Amino acid sequence: MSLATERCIPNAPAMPVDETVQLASAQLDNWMVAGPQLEKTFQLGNFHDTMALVNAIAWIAHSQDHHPDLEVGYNRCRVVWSTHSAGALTRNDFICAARVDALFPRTGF
Ligand SMILES: C[C@H](O)[C@H](O)[C@H]1CNC2=NC(N)=NC(=O)C2=N1
Repeated sequence: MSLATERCIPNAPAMPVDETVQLASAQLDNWMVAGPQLEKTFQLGNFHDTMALVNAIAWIAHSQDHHPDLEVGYNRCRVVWSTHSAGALTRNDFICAARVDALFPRTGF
């Protein structure tokens, strides 16, 4: 089952660091594990596209009751997932990152 079809669960346990690095490289597109954070910066074409992405991420966050930190500029958005209650990365962070990746269909070229 792909990560993006999983749902976040309350009180997910902290993942071992080596497992987080492995899961990011195996199942996510260019997300970086940095300590207790999973982050990626999206470059967009213009402000409208940036805000559309921000709203799509807000929809995911609301549906999963799991919320990222966002840094928003004119044509970029830095997304940081971390599970505050665990003080670490949990599977919930990876599920939400995969759901964000799924907003961008892969064209294969
Ligand atoms: C009760 C509710 O599930 C918690 O407050 C959630 C909400 N969103 C959250 N988001 C993130 N990123 N980490 C959390 O620990 C967290 N806790």
